[in-house]
Amino acid sequence: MGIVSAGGMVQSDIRSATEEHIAVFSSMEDVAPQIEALGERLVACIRSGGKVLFFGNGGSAADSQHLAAELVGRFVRERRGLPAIALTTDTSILTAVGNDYGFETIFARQIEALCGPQDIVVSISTSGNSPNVIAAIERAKEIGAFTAALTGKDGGRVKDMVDLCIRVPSSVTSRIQEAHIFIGHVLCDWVERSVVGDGDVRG
Ligand SMILES: O=C(CO)[C@@H](O)[C@H](O)[C@H](O)[C@H](O)COP(=O)(O)O
Ligand SMILES: [Zn+2]
Repeated sequence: MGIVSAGGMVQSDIRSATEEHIAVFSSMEDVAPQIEALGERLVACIRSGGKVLFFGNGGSAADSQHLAAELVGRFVRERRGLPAIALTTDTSILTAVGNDYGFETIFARQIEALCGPQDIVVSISTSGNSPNVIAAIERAKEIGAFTAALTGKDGGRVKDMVDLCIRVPSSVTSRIQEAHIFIGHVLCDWVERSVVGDGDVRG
């Protein structure tokens, strides 16, 4: 029996969470071709004047904001700001659109307003089944934007909707999210490296 912490978790629980995490990360090479494909797409999009739109719910909303900030601000290299936006941050838009048209529309409406055919949308959903995420992908497809998804579990409905799906091979939401932010960081590194090369690393 391990030491009981304030939250009631025992050391064996921490060990099994760690083992789960390592197992997921050990299988990450299986999705390397898709990560590479999305990296190349993002670079081509930004080079040709497009932008990246991220969205998702809960932890994936946090990931969206985190990744947009890496591109607009800095990942590790000094360079110009890169065009990215998270559709999860403007509480006036989220509450007005959610209140007036329904929660399912909170991302789709912003896609309609902000996304063009030259852009890439990156949807983040562990289940791949969140209705507001699905509605936004549908809208982005109508507009003609390139659609990508970070998912987990069985990939959900979004798996067969998007142009490029990166499915983390786990059924545990938290483990999937840990892999999503890792993939996001790899992509930011990829894009930044392509924009400025290897020099002038600050972070
Ligand atoms: O972070 C977590 C759980 O780790 C939660 O906030 C989680 O993101 C929320 O339950 C989301 O609504 C789940 O949505 P999705 O990943 O299935 O699209
Ligand atoms: Zn979480």
